[in-house]
Amino acid sequence: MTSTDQRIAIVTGAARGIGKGIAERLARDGLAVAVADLDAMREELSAVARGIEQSGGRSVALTADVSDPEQVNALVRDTVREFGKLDVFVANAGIAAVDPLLDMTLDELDRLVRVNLYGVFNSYQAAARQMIEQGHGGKIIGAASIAAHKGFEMLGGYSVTKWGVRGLTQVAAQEWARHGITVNAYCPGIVGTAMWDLIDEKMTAQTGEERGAALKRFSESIALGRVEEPKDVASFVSYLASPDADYMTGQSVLIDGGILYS
Ligand SMILES: NC(=O)C1=CN([C@@H]2O[C@H](COP(=O)(O)OP(=O)(O)OC[C@H]3O[C@@H](n4cnc5c(N)ncnc54)[C@H](O)[C@@H]3O)[C@@H](O)[C@H]2O)C=CC1
Ligand SMILES: CC(=O)C(C)=O
Repeated sequence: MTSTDQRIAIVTGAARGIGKGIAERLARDGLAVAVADLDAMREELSAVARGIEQSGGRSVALTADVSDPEQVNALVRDTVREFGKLDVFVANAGIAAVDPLLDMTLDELDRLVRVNLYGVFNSYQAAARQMIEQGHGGKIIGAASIAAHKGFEMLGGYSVTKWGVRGLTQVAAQEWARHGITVNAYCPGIVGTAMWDLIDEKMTAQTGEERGAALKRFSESIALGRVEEPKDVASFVSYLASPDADYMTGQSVLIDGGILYS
């Protein structure tokens, strides 16, 4: 493959967890990958890029806060400067919060919306503008969740944002189809990352259960009988980013080991 044939991806929230898994998988699939995360995660992020390079891939680490459109535009600009174009954008960055609705403040809701919903909007828009300018289509992929299909107690604010990602994904798919761009989202279930460490800590603090009890309770609803791993999500994103998914757009697909059925 010449470097002009090589497809180029951006993955946000790639310093750890699901985003790291996706970046590493896309690199193994042969894509050059710009990995992005908050400046506070610079060290972990650089280690991900270094790991990809040491395995024979091409990667660059770029910091960006996805809630700021200027930083997301700069992320796309810097990726194109480094690798020449953009083919795949995975808007993976996200945060969680655990609050019963009666205790939730507008500040907390605002924080979630800024990262999980505006962050995906900023990413979709910056990616689409670049892909439309290039004129050869592309694949835009967003992080939703089982919480985009069903509300879970104490995850109300989070669920609002993920439900929003589903709506955005349907509209973007319709508006950008004529440019050859597909837009889909992945909806993981219970993935064993730092995000679930936080959810378990906050939920058990609310319920008075022992640490680990919330994760155990949620995990018991998984038909396949084990907590999801980042690589389970990454395999599906690999498909969404590939030409095999050319005829699929506007979908927010459950990849949860059998928790919800639609
Ligand atoms: N862990 C789970 O069970 C599930 C996770 N998801 C979604 O998958 C995505 C990844 O989740 P995890 O890897 O589990 O979380 P994580 O907390 O392990 O990693 C998230 C990454 O996003 C980064 N990030 C946070 N805010 C950011 C911002 N404003 N700008 C740029 N980067 C930012 C963090 O620094 C971190 O590296 C999220 O969108 C999450 O909502 C969806 C369903 C289940
Ligand atoms: C983190 C997440 O999306 C759930 C529902 O656990």
